[in-house]
Amino acid sequence: MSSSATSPPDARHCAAGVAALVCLLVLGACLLGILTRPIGHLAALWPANAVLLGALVRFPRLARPAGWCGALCAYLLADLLAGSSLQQTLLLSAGNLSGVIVGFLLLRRLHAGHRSLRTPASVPYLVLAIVAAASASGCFGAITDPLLYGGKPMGGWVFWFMTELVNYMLFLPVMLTLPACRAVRTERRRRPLWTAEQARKLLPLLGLLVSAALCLLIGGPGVVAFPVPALLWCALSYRLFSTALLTFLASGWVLVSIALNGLSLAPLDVNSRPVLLSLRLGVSLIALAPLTVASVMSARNELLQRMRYLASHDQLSSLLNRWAFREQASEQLSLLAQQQRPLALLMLDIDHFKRINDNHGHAAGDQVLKAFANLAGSGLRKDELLARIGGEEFALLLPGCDLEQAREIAERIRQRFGDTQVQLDTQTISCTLSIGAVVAWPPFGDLDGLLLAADRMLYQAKALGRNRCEITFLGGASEPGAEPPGGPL
Ligand SMILES: Nc1nc2c(ncn2[C@@H]2O[C@H](COP(=O)(O)OP(=O)(O)OP(=O)(O)O)[C@@H](O)[C@H]2O)c(=O)[nH]1
Repeated sequence: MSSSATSPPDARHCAAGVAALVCLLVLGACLLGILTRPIGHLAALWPANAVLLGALVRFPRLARPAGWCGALCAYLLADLLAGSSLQQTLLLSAGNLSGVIVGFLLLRRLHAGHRSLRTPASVPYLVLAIVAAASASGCFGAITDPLLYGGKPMGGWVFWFMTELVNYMLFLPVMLTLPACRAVRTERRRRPLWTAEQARKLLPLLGLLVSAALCLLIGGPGVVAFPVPALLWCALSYRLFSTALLTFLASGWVLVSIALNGLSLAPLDVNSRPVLLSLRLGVSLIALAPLTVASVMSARNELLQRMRYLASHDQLSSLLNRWAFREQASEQLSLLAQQQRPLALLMLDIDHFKRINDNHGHAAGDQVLKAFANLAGSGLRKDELLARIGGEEFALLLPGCDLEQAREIAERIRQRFGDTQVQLDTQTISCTLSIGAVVAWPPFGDLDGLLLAADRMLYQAKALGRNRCEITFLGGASEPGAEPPGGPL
């Protein structure tokens, strides 16, 4: 056999890993379904198909032949373990897989935004894919029901279709909105300590628990809609995945409670198949309301975030713009004044920038601006603010920085920029930088006063020949060992 005909050992291990992972996932979901007390001949909840479909769509690396084989093995094993005959096992497994295949082929064609339910049109697309997947399983139900249980083809189709529809609608949104591991880790690091805001965020969840209590207390057919207001509140308050999960938990709880007679739905007879199917369908269709709201909220929040970024950042350098710098610097000023800490404000201006534009073209000038932004922005602390506040003029706010530190930082930036060769199309160029800086201790006065003082120092640096740094000191209380307020240092 030629070497190209054999898979490398790593690829074989990887395929075996994928098969084992999918097999375990589907087997676990099948066993869970089998545990939800069979009603008639099918379980109250059958998560396996939706979990498999969600996993294959959400993690496309699982959707390879090894993954599909793993899934098939799991279906066969689960049915055999549940005591089904070989004929039953083969038919049920084919019915399960057919829906997953159809759903996968359709969902894979959707735009990633629709697929992860982050656009207003996501839910209708999802419903169409689910209807198609459930219809495919229904076709197997039309064959299986008469063969195995003596039913009619139409009855089999309806039962399988409805059951699959409900299961996909409940489980699939959770799988499709599952956050990536990296996002979860980042969130965990950023999470602040317990705050009043976080306590307020628990209110929609509390509302959901109250609605569950009302379901138990009041009962009757209306219970299927009791959790809806609280779920809509969750959709307006929480992230998409949290809403999908809570919707799934609330709807799943109602369905399982109905199946186990834990919720009184009198005068409805929940042992009647049509009533049960209608209830299941009702619960899952109602679940679409919070999902739709959550999808729209997710699209809206993403748009707001993008607009906020565009409104506060300079497009060329990706640094803060003048407006955002003023806002954030003013906040920093108040904070530093409370903490009685100093600050340094630097105005940085590229020398003879007009000449760069004139000699090398506007695009070359843009390259120089970007190179400067990268250089000055690298290694900034979280509370330090760098902004492009004019054509070739930048501002840098350094909280907690005294005179010596400010001088050292300014000199370092000036020298590093002077040493930088900016790569243009056919040549490299170098430029110099002038810096005017002010170091201040509280009370600072307003930001404009500081900007004016730094601007004066910049003007002085330009007047004294450019490529230099001029610093002054401002402030009420004097810094230990610092020069008195006033002129340039
Ligand atoms: N390439 C480019 N040029 C810009 C941009 N914004 C402003 N400019 C140019 O920057 C130049 C600034 O020139 P001046 O204010 O005369 O300053 P200068 O030539 O650096 O002279 P000194 O500051 O006195 O050293 C002008 O020619 C503007 O057209 C930009 O986004 N890209």
